[in-house]
Amino acid sequence: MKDTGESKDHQLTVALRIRPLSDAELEEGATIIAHKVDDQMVVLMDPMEDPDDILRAHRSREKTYMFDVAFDYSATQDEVYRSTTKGLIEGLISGYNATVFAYGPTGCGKTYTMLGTDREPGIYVRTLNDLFKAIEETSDDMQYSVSMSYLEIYNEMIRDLLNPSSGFLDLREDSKGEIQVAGITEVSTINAREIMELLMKGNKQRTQEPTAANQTSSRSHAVLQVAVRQQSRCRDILQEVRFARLFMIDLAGSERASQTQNRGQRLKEGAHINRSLLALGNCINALSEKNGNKYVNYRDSKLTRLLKDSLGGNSRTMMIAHISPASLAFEDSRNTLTYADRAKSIRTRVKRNLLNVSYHIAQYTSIISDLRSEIQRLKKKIADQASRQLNPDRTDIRHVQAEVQAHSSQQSRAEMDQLREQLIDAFRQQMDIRKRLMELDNSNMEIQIDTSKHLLTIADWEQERFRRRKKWQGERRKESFNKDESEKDSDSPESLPDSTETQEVAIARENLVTLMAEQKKMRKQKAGLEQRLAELREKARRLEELLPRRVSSEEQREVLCLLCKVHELEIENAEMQSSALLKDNVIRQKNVVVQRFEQHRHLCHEIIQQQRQFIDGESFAGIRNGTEISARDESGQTVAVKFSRVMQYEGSGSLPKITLPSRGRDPLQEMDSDQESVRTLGSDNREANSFDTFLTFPSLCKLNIFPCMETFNGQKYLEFCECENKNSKEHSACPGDIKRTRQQILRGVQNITVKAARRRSKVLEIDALRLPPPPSPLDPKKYKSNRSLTEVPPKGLMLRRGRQPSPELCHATSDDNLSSSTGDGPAPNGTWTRPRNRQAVKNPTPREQDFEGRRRKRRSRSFEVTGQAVSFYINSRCHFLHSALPPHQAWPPNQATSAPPVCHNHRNRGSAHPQTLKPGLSIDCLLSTPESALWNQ
Ligand SMILES: Nc1ncnc2c1ncn2[C@@H]1O[C@H](COP(=O)(O)OP(=O)(O)OP(=O)(O)O)[C@@H](O)[C@H]1O
Repeated sequence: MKDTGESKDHQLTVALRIRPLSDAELEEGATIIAHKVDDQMVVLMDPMEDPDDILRAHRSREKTYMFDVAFDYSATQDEVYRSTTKGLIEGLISGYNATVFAYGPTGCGKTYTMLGTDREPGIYVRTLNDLFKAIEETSDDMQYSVSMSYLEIYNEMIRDLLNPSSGFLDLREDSKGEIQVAGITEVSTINAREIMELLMKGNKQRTQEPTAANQTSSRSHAVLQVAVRQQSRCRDILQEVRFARLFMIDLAGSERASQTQNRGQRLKEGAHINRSLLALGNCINALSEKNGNKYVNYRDSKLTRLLKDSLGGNSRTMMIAHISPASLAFEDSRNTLTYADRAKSIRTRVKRNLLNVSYHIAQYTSIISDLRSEIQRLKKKIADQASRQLNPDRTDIRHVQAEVQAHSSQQSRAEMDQLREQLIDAFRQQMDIRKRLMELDNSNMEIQIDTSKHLLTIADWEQERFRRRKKWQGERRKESFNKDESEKDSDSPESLPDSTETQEVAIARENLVTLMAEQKKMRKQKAGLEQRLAELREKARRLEELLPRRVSSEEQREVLCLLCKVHELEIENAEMQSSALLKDNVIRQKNVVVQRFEQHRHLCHEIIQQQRQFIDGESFAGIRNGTEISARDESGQTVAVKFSRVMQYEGSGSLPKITLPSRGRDPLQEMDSDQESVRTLGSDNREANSFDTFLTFPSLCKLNIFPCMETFNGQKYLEFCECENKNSKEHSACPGDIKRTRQQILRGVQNITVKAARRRSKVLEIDALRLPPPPSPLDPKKYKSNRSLTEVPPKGLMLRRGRQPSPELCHATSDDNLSSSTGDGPAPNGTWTRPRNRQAVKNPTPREQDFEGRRRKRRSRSFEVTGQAVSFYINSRCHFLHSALPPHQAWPPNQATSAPPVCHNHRNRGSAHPQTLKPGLSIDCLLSTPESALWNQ
């Protein structure tokens, strides 16, 4: 359904009617001062004017006024009607709204003009008569429905004059923005006499009281509303529907309290009347402004709300101003003429109310059935005429019977049609409201999404501010810790970090306020629509109950069922659309969440990148990503530790957390579940002579060896120490204090050396008992039984750790022997030599001298510790140490202990021999501190 009416400007037409002098005025000796000069001009003379008074010669208040039409006492009701209202009827039928209102002081003839008397009916009746005549003339082609309502506005309350018992009614704005009176009685009749009777009856209900100015003064504004709806009888797929409203208003008298001598209730009425007329006057003033920009406040009174369209909207409007010719009413007449004159410049924009209705399937069925019955009727008529010609006597009776039958069926059908129309109308309105509700819901959801976006922006900002403040507080705390008391006192506290909101946050806050207001407004609208929907549902339900009782034929019943079915389907469709919209909105909301996560992910990525850059760059000289560490555990097993993590040193003495998750796993989790990462290749790869264990960082922690950072001469070093705290998580989280770490390192090294000495003593003891010949590498059995200390000892051997050391061992673990203990190791050929104790060996043999020389040489190039000590092979270029190094690339035990330290550079992963450690990256740089401390001891 769409509106196809074109709009054009229309100027408010103003007529002036001067009534005859009343008997009362004559009695009071009033003279006539208002004269009609011609059909448009009126002159109002100044009653105070005296031609002999020279002093007042130039102060005359006499004035002429021009109107569209002017009437005096001689004008008949018919003349007034023809010149003012008759022209509006044609427009009304074409679909233009129209308004006629009578304005003027009390007792000047407004009711006389509008309602008239039985003998001299006024505009109401004449208009309706002509309207019905026009309808009748075109009823062959057009189908009309006319409804009428009559109300009064008394003391700012609306009363139904056709049904006064219904109480006070409310004004409401419908979906098209038109003002409607909720619950008003609408009478559908096209009989002028009936209407006149109704009006007379209604007028008797109108509040009338005698005043000093008028014995039958109307104390209220009476509004007669006629709604005309028409459509072509020839039903088509596309149907043109015209509708128009005609308002005929008899206003209450504009009066001055002094003139009417009102008291009490009358005075109160007068105040209300004046209030609404004042509001009307204000609207007229605003609308008549030349630039037309002035705000028009229609909401000041019910009258102006009702006349909103008539004054400034879509209506052809006629104002009939009334004055008394009496000299006594000069002031009132002058005011009325001034208002009327001003109203002339009001322009309205009239628009034809046309609707193109495209029918849906249920209505097609109805059209077809109508056409079929029309064809049947015409066929029958032809057949009747033919038979009448053959048998004139009998046909007359049949003809009369048929006529009666046709008439009655036509009548019932018309009634049915009307009810059906009402039902369709109710359905259509319901759907309109549903759609609007859907739109409201959708807009509401959009507002919610926007609101959550703005809230997130604000929350981000709050978080950032909180973070900054925390950081600031931390720095302050650190500073105050470092400073002594005197400095503290002298220093003035630094100001808080800038917490001024960004423009984005300010905009977000502003937007939030707007969105809240919008939401509130929507809620209000929604409540109104829901109420209207409930009313319409009730109306439709009543019609649905009523219609089946009126239905006479099966065909009509079927059409009715189809109609209801179509409506149900339409509702289902609307619901589906609504749920689709809902889902759409949910997806949009989730998209916002995904975006947030995406942003978070990017942020994490950036942090990781920064940390990587920091580590790969100049952050510390010693250890880098992919560093390999070879160590022997307390059982004497050599372990190669590789760092697939990089630890960032922030200089605060605390070891940083490992932030880069490997293969999506949390580093701490990895620490816990590092059973996989600790692979003792000794058991799996014995054939390949590899007894090294490759450990990840967590595995190293499990061995109670922890990396600590230390700075010497501006260089950062990584140190490894044994830690008393066996909880690797705790250790990695807070080993911070450098001094403590350093002590731990020293203690760890002492332990290492002591344990190494013990172990060595044990081995020497065993060696002394049975000095086996050097095993041939070709003899695997012998070779296996003479493994170096780096090989995995049998389980039973591990138990020895708990034994008390032998006297020899005690001697071996004495401080004097600490240094020598670190020098012992297997010969390059993989065999273990007899222990060399500097004190015990007085005259070394050449072989022993050779061994001692090698031992010292080796000690200067590498660091080797048994037990829990660690031997490091570091290549700062290594990026990643694979935990499952192939056996042929693993360090053979003999090489690990005798050859210079090597590192597994993964750039050379394919090479058969590991790279020799470059001098600049020697292990000394990492262990120089504990080792030198050891040597100093
Ligand atoms: N043009 C006229 N010709 C003859 N009599 C008239 C004319 N105009 C008004 N009268 C008479 O004047 C009297 C007052 O008229 P009316 O009641 O119509 O005034 P009103 O403006 O409606 O007053 P109120 O505002 O108090 O209702 C009535 O008796 C009416 O018959």
